[in-house]
Amino acid sequence: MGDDVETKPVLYSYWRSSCSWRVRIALNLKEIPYDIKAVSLIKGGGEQHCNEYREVNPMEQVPSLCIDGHTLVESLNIMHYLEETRPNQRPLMPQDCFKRAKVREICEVISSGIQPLQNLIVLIYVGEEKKKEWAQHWITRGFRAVEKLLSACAGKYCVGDEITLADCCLVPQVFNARRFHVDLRPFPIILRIDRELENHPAFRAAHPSSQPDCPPEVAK
Ligand SMILES: O=C(O)/C=C\C(=O)CC(=O)CC(=O)O
Repeated sequence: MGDDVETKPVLYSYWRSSCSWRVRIALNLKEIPYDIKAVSLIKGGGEQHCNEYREVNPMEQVPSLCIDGHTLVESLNIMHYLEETRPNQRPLMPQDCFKRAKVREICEVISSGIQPLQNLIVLIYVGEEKKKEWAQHWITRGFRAVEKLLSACAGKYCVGDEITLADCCLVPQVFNARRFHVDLRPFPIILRIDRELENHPAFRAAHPSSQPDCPPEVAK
């Protein structure tokens, strides 16, 4: 193994970014030690837009992960890379092809169908006055689909009784739903799975309030 492989991975992360949080959970579950380089999405209009970071991530978003001598962007891509390169370190995808498809389905609904519609860049464009209603609308619409899908595939967790990448996506999205005061009562399965995972050590350590860049007045 070369030096690159032995270097500790670096995650460019923002404490409250749900996409960074997904990857933090996956790294923690797989017990991959990593350092965090905090990128403030709000300081000075957003450090993600500076020239230096654009070289790391041309989408000017977090997360990005430097690992195994490579730099990777896009949270789901990163999580699949971790899974493919470290399949035996706490697998986060089921063996069964159909179950794998169900995991990807839930990941996709959240990562393409919900989160991008309520991320910072879109809410700034929508404007202060409309942003809460906008976020509530799209999260509620997406959660209706997630709840329906889960009614067919959930066990203890999103797909069966093992934690998968779908759970890594769900928990941060529930946090965002609460942040925008979405009424979660119509989604009992989502709430049950979120409760199931809230005290899991890998999920707790990845929580925004446990991050080095979490403002002290918010940190637990
Ligand atoms: O207000 C802030 O602190 C800035 C950014 C975020 O929380 C993260 C997002 O834009 C949305 C998301 O993670 O889904």
